Amino acid sequence: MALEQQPMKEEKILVSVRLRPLNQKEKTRSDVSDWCVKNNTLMYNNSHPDRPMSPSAYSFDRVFGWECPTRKVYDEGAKEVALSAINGINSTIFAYGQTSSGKTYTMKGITDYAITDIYDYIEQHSDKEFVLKFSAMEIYNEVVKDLLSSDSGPLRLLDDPEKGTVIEKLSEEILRDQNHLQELLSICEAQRKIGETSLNETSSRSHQILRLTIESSAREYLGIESSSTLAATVNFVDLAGSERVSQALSAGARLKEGCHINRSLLTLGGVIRKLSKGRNGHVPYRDSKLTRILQNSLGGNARTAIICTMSPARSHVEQSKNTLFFASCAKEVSTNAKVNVVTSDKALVKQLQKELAKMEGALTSLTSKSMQEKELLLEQMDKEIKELTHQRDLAQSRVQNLLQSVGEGRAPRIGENSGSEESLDMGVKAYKSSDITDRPSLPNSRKHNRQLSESSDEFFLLDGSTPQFVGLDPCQGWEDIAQKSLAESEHFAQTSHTEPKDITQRCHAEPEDIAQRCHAESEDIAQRCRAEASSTESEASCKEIRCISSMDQNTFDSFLPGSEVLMHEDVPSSSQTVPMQEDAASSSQTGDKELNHVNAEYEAMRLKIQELQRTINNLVTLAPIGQSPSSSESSSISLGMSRSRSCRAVVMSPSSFASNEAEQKRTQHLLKAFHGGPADQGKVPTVEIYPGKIFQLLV
Ligand SMILES: Nc1ncnc2c1ncn2[C@@H]1O[C@H](COP(=O)(O)OP(=O)(O)OP(=O)(O)O)[C@@H](O)[C@H]1O
Repeated sequence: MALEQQPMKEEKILVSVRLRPLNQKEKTRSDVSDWCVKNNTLMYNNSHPDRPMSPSAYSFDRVFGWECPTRKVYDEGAKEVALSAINGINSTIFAYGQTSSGKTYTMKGITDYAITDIYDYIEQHSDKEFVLKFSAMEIYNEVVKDLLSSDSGPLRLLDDPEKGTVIEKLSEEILRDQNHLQELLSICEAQRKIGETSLNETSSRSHQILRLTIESSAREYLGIESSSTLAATVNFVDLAGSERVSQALSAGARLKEGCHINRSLLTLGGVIRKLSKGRNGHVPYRDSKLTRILQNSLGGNARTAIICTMSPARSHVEQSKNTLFFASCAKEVSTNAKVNVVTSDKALVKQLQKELAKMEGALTSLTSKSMQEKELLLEQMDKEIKELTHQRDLAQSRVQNLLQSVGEGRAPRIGENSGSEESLDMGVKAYKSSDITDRPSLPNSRKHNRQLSESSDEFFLLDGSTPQFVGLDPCQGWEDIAQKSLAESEHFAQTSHTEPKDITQRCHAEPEDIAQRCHAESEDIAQRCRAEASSTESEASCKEIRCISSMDQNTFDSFLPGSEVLMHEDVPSSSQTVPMQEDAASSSQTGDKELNHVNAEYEAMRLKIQELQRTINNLVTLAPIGQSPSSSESSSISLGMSRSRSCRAVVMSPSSFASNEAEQKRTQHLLKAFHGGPADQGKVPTVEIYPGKIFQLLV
C-alpha cells in the first residue's frame, strides 16, 4: 500500500473563543464578568486602572457567549473541520484555556457530536465502505501513555518519513460500531488522570488525544485493481489547563503536574507564536511531546480548529487575556491539508506503469533530439570528405602534369633552396610566379599552361613544360658547373631515397587516418546512442547504429596499409543490415525514419571515402613514372619529382630513385643531352631548382 497526498489550498486555523458561565464558586465570592460578546468580537470593559493600554476587543472566527450551547460551538467552530476526515483530510480539534475554563466540558460535547455525525454520514453513504479505528493517549508529566491499555508503560515517539511522528506500540481498535466507540471513550475517561485542585474538582492533569482514523472506499470499485482508499485521522485534543500556583494552591503531585502542564503549554504557545510569524526559521516542535505529536496539526498536513475556553470572572482576567493572546497568534497560523489516498499495490503498479510510459515518451523525444546532432555530425564529415576529395583532385592533376611531362621527355626539377645569390652567380636567373606572369618575353600560351602551386611559397612547374633558358652563355665556366652539378645530383639522389619512402608512407597513412577518424566518429555516435537509450526503442536504434558502426569498421579495415583496394563487390551491401533493421522494427516510426536517413547518409559517405581511397591507392601505385630507369628517355628526365607541401596525397615512384649510381648516370646523361656529346662534358649548365622560386636557365 502506498500513501498519496493530493494538496489542497492553504488555510488558516479556525479559531473560536468560548466563554463559560460563572461557576458556583465564582458566584459565591461575588466575582463579576467584565466581558461581553458582540458577533465574533469579545469586548472587555477596560476599567482596570493598571492596564489602560491592553486591548479591549478581540475578534476571532467565532466567539461564543456563556449562554451558547456546545452544539452551536461544534456546528460553527468544529464540525466542518472534524468531518474533513471522512474525505481523507486529517483534522484536529483542540481546546485550549486555563484550568476550569471548560475545555473538557467543551471537548466532550464536540467529540460526541462529531462521532455521531461521522456515523450518520456512514449510514447515509452505503455506497462506500468505511473502516474506523480508534486510539487514545495522554501525556502526563511529559510521558505518553496508552489510554486503551491499563498496563501500558511509557510509549516512545518515533519519526516516520511519511507519517511524521508516530507513537510506538500505541494500541488501535478497529471499531465495530458507534457503541463500541462509546465504550472505548468511557475507558479513556476512566484511565485519564484527574485530580482535584482548588479551582476544579475534576481537573484534568494530562493532555488527552483521542484519535479516530477513518478509511473509506467506494464499494463499486472494491476488488478492482485500480481502487484506492481515502484515509485520514481526526484528533480530539483536550489539553490540561494552565494554572497559577497561587490560584490553584497546588502542592506535591499536583504542583509537579502543574509544572509539566505549564511547561508543555508554554512550548505550544511558542510554536504557535513562531508559526504565526511565518514558517521561516526553527519551530520548536521537539521541545515537548505534545507539540511533537500535534506537529501535523500545527501548520502541517491537517485542518485545525482551536476552541479557546475562558472564564468570564474578573479574578481570571489575566489568564483569560493570555488565552486570547494565544488565540490571536493561532488565527495567523496556516496549515497545508492534503487528501490522503492509499493506493493498493496493483493500482500502484498501474500508476507506475503510466509514469514509465510518460518517461519513455520523454526519452524518445530526447533520442530524436540526439539524432539531429548525429545529422550535424554527418554533415561535418561530409564537408571533410569534400575537402579531401578536393585535395585528391589537386594531387591527381599534379600527377597528370608530371606524367605529361614524362611523355614529352621533359621534367621540371624540384630541389631544395641552396641560395638564390649562388644561382645568379651561376648565371641562373630566378623569378617568382608573379614574375613569370608579368614577364612579357613569355608567350601567352606558356603563361596559361603553367600551373603553379596554390601556396605562395611553393613554386613548381606543374604543366610539365621545360624551363626556358634565356640570358648568359651557359657554356661559360662549364667545368665548375659540371662539378657542382655532380655534387648536386649526388645530394639529390640521396634525398630522393628518403623522400619517396616518406611520400609513400604518407600516402598509406592518410587514408588510414581518414578511415580511423570516420570509424571513431561512427563509434562515438553509437556510444552516445547507447548511453541515451535505455528504452526498447532506443535499444533498437542502438542496434542499428552498431550495425553501421561494425559495417564501417569492416570497410575501413580494408583501407589499412597492406590490404587490397576495396572493390564495390567487397562492400557489405545495405541488404546485409536488414536483420538488424528487423530487430529495430519495434522502435518508433520516427526513430526508424531517422535511423534510415542516417544509414543512407552513412552509406553514401562510406562510398565516397571508398572512392577517395581507391583514387589514392591508384596514385600510390602509379609506378610507371620512373619505374624504368633503364630507359634512356625516361631516365634522363626522372631527375625531377613533383611534391607539394600542402598536398596530402604525394606521388612519387620509389623505384625511380633506385641508387646514387643510377642517379649519377642519369645526371651524366642529362649533361650529355645539354652539351651534345662527351667532349663537352663538364661544361653542362645545371638546372637549379629552389623551393619558392621558378628558375629559368639563361642560355
Ligand atoms: N459552557 C459551560 N456551561 C456550563 N458549565 C460549564 C461550561 N464549561 C465548563 N463548565 C463546568 O465548569 C467546570 C470545569 O469545567 P472543565 O472541567 O471542563 O474545565 P477544564 O478547562 O477542563 O479544567 P481543567 O483544565 O482543570 O481540566 C465543570 O464543572 C464544567 O461542568
